[in-house]
Amino acid sequence: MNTTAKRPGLLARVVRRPSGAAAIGWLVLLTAATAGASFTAPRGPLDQDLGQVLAGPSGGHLLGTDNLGRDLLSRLLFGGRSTLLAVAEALLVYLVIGTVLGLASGYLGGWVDWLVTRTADLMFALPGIIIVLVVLSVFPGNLHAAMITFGVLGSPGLIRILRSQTLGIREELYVAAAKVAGLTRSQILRRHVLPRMTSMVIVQAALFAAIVVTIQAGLGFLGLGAQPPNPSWGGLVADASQNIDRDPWMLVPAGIPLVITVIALGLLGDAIRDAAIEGWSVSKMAAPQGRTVPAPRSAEDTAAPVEGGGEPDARALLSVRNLSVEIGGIPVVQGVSFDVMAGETLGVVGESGCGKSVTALGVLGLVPGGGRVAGGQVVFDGVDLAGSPAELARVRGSGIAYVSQEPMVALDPTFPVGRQLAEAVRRHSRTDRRTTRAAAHRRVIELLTMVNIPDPEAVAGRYPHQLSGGMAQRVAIALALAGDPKLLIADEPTTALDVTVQAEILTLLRGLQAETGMAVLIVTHDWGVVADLCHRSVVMYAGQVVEQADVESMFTLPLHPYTAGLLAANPHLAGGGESLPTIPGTVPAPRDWPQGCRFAARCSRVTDACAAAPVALTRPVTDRLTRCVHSQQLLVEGTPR
Ligand SMILES: Nc1ncnc2c1ncn2[C@@H]1O[C@H](COP(=O)(O)OP(=O)(O)OP(=O)(O)O)[C@@H](O)[C@H]1O
Repeated sequence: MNTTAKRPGLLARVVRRPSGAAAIGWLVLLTAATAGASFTAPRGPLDQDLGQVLAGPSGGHLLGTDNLGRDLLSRLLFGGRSTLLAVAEALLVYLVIGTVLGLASGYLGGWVDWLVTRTADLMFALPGIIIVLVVLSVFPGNLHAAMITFGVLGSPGLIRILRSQTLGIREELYVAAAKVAGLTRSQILRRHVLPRMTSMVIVQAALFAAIVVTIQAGLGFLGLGAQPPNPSWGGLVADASQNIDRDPWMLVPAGIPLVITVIALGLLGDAIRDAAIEGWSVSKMAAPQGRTVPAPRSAEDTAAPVEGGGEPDARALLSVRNLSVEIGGIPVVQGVSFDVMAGETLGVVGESGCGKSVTALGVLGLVPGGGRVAGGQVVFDGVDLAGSPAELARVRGSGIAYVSQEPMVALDPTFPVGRQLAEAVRRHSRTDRRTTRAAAHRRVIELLTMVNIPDPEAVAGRYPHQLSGGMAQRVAIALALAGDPKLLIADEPTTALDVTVQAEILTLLRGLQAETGMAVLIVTHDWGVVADLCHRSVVMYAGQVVEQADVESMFTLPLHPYTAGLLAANPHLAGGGESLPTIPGTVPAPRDWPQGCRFAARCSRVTDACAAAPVALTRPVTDRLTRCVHSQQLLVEGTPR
């Protein structure tokens, strides 16, 4: 279901809460009154009215006077200036250090993370107030130095929070999508990571400001802040405490604004947190899944790779050779080789956990779970991308684009989709680097029209959560097309969609391929998708390629028992009334891979030879590869499925 209602902004949601409105009201009033004290204060802060010493509130002195007959309201307003300045200085330092180091530590990881977290841990161990007092003894009366020091000492709290948030956000698919779209690290951090944390940063800033107000007042109370006779809130409290026997009232104007300000900052933090939670809770995910029943189509004959690598095929658009990927030091994909020709669609098939997605992401150098490409070549358009961050950055988005199975999480929830598309358009605009806003918008509408979005103008203004699953996937595809890629990698692009939408998306992909001539590498566990879209297919099992052939041959005569088992278990191809056969057992986890054939434990043809040693890929017939010791027998038997 689409919702067109506009989500109110964070400020509107905060102000809607009584506590938020009251806190903001007080803080705005206080800031305006103290910043403009020269106009708002009835008298000068040092003006004495010796006839009105320690007087209570009156028409002449709304909040009374102190022991020298000075107007308390005026001293309060002028004294508030130093409090405001102190909060601003400490906050600025706190925010700059906390945000930059928190983001860098979480996003970059490695030695940067190590260094930042160790330094933050060390700073946490330092007694902050003692350090501030030491600074004040070195720079007597210099409140600026004290507040900057306090900002530095407070920043590890923010660093830790932002680091842990960034660690989570960097694994989000929309961040991977932004990388694929070719955005640089700083662009991703600025546009996709930081906005997600804005509310959290504001909450922390409000709470830190409350602490700064009390610390600054404490310093003033001790006579370490503004030098008498200049007013400060802490100084006013000190004066009041000295005269408490003679005029207890003085404590009220001296202390109450301080208390209200600290409470207001706390309430503001709470209101922002609640408003942010409310904002996030309106997003929803895509609809449930289903299947489509397409008809098989003929396959195109293309060159096949060879076991162990061999030379990449010069005619191929993408030549993957001997690709190995490790996650947490454990190999999850081993020795994978295949080619994708220009304009061709290659399907990568297999059960869950066989390494299809990791292979696809490995091509883009985006291995999940902190893993890495441990070996092999990924030659795209004649250039080896493996191990070359610069080349990967160059081709992502404009050479190779990526569409994931969860369109909703591939799109940044904090921006309207049109803005995300425009950003990608501007990023990839080759002819005119300074693509104007209007030109980018025209291209956005063109892209949305290409993916058959009705009313593209309206859709461009919507947030991802306002789109249905199918619409969001179309937008994700439009985003991928923004850079005119030569190869589109689509990882289960229809899995999260319902059955009619799946068919629409498949039709769209086929149409776009015919229109643009791009090659497609599609990851799927659905033979229907393979039959409907693909020219050739690679079957993966337990991190290896076990069979590779053109789709028609594979459907007619699978040359690996795993392929045969998968095809037999395919609900689309089963005869009516037959019970669907299943493959017994499950895919072994990477750490449990046996030394011999990895499918042996589930295979009906297993013999001693299967478990004896690793099984190599062989080519029993031209342009077909299989990793089975019984492949010749399967061929001779020639029993079509
Ligand atoms: N983020 C991760 N952290 C740790 N291990 C992972 C991670 N992602 C994948 N793996 C492991 O890598 C192996 C291959 O996973 P992959 O997601 O590529 O399988 P798949 O065939 O694409 O399955 P699916 O269809 O479920 O996505 C699996 O053993 C999986 O446990």
